[in-house]
Amino acid sequence: MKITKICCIGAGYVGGPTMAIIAQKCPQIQVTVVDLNAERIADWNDEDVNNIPIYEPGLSQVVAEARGRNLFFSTEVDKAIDEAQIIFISVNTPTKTYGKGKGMAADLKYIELCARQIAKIAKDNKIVVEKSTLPVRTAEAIKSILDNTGNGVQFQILSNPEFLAEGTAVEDLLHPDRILIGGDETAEGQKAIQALVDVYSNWVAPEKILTTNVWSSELSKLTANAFLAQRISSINALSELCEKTGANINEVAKAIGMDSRIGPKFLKASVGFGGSCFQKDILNLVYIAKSYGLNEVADYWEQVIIMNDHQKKRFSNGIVQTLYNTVADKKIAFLGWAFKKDTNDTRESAAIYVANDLIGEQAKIAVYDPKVSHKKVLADLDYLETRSSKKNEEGVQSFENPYEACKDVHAIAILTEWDEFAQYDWQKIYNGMQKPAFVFDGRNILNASELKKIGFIYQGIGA
Ligand SMILES: NC(=O)c1ccc[n+]([C@@H]2O[C@H](COP(=O)([O-])OP(=O)(O)OC[C@H]3O[C@@H](n4cnc5c(N)ncnc54)[C@H](O)[C@@H]3O)[C@@H](O)[C@H]2O)c1
Ligand SMILES: O=c1ccn([C@@H]2O[C@H](COP(=O)(O)OP(=O)(O)O[C@H]3O[C@H](CO)[C@@H](O)[C@H](O)[C@H]3O)[C@@H](O)[C@H]2O)c(=O)[nH]1
Repeated sequence: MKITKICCIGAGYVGGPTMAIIAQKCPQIQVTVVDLNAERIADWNDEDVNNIPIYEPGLSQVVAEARGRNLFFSTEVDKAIDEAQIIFISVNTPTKTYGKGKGMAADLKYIELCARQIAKIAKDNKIVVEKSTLPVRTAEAIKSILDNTGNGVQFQILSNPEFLAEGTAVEDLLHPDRILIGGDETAEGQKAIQALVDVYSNWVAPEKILTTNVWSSELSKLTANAFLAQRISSINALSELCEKTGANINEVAKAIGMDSRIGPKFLKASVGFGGSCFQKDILNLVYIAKSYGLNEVADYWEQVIIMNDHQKKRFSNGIVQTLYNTVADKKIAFLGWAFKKDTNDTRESAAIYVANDLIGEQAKIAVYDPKVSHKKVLADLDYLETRSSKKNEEGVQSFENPYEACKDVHAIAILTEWDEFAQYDWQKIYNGMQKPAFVFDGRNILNASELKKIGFIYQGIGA
C-alpha cells in the first residue's frame, strides 16, 4: 500500500515532534496534525517558528523546513481523518481523577472520543495507530468501537508506542533505539504493519524496527517506563543511605554503572523524577496488575512511586531542617521549574511539590527557569489545590534573571539540571545573599568544593 496521507490526532509533546520528523523525512507524504485546542494549533502555525508551543532543541528548524510543504497543523479534525490512510492517535492519557481507578488507572476518555470520531467519519479502510501510551488490551476496545459504530469499512489497529524523552525529542526521533510496531497476526494485520514499517524505513534502519503482536507492544511501553523509573528510585534509595554512611552516591553510581550488565545510564540521583509519563504509566501498570488480582506484582512496582514521593519530601524537609527548623518568611530561590532540562514541560515536576511544601511552611519562593513562565508556575501550584490562588501568588514570584532571583535569599535550591546553572558567577550570587548562604543541589550539578571555598553551605543529594 502506498501511503500518501497521514493524520495525527493530538498536537502535543508527542504528536507535534513525531509528525514533524515524519514530514521532514518523508516529503512524499502529506502529514496533518489536528487538535481540538485552537490556541495550540495557532501556536504551531505562528509565523515566527520560535513561538511554537513546545520547546525542544532543534524542533523549530525541523518545523520551519516542513511546515506548509507537507506538514500542516489544523483544527479540522474530520477533514484530516477523512483524507488519511493512516491515523495516529496521540492524545493525552492522564491518570484518572474520578470514579473507578481514580488516582491509578489511565483515563481513556480522549482515546474513546477519537475512536468514535474516526468511526463516524471514515468512508474507506484505515489503519489506526495507537501512538499514545495505553493499558495493555486497549486495542481491543478501540476495535470494538470502530467495528460497531463505523460505516462498515475495515480498520486495522496497530500499536506503535513512542519512546522519545523530552529535551532530546528530535535526536531520539531521528536516531531511535528501536521502533516498535504491534499488529494483528492476520494477513491484513501484517499488511498494515508493513505499511507503517515502510514509513519509518525512510530513515530508520531495518534492524531497528521491531514488530510484535499488539499486546506485547502495548505492554512493552509501560514496562520500559517502569524499568527506567525503577533505576532512578533505586539510586535515590541508595542516596539516602549514602548520606548516613559517608559513601558518595556519584561514586557508587559510577562504580556500579561500569558493570556492563548494569550500565551507566539513568543512575543520576536527584530530587525525584517528574514528567508526564513515569508516575502515570507505573500507576497504570499497578492498576492493571491489581485488576488481574496480582497483588505482589502491583506492590512491587508501586514501591517505585513511593520511593519517589519520599525523595521529594526528603528534599523539602532537609531544607527546613537545615535552615534551623523554620523557613517562615525566609526567601528561597528555585533555579529550575521544568521537570528536566531542555524542555518547557513542567508536568509532575519535583519543583512543584517542593515549592508546595515550603510555601506550606510560609517560605517565599523566587523562581528562575529559562523556559517556564510565571503563569505556568502559578497554574502548577493551583492544580494541587493545597491553598487559594491568592495564597500561592503571595508565596511565589518569578524572575527573568537568575541573579535577581537569588538576591537577598537565605537559600538556593537547584530543581532542574539546566546547563547554565553551573556556569553562573557563584561569587556574585554569594555576595548578594543572606548569610549563612545555603545551596541545596537537587541535581548534583554544581561544583561543591568551589562553592564551599566561596563560603556556601552546600548540600547535594547522596553525599
Ligand atoms: N510527553 C512525552 O514525552 C511522551 C512520550 C511518549 C509517549 N507519550 C504518550 O503520548 C500521549 C500524548 O502525550 P503528550 O505529552 O503529547 O500529551 P499532550 O497533552 O501534550 O497532547 C495531547 C493533545 O491531544 C489533544 N486532544 C485530546 N483529545 C483530543 C481529541 N478528541 N481530538 C483532538 N485532539 C485532542 C489535546 O488538546 C492535546 O493538545 C500520552 O499517552 C503519553 O503518555 C508521551
Ligand atoms: O538518571 C536520571 C534520569 C532521569 N531523571 C529524571 O527522570 C525524569 C524523566 O526523565 P526522562 O526519562 O529523561 O524524560 P521523559 O520525557 O519523562 O521520558 C520518559 O518518558 C517518556 C514518556 O513515556 C518515554 O517515552 C521516555 O522513553 C522516558 O525516558 C526527569 O525528571 C529526570 O530529571 C533522574 O532523576 N535521574
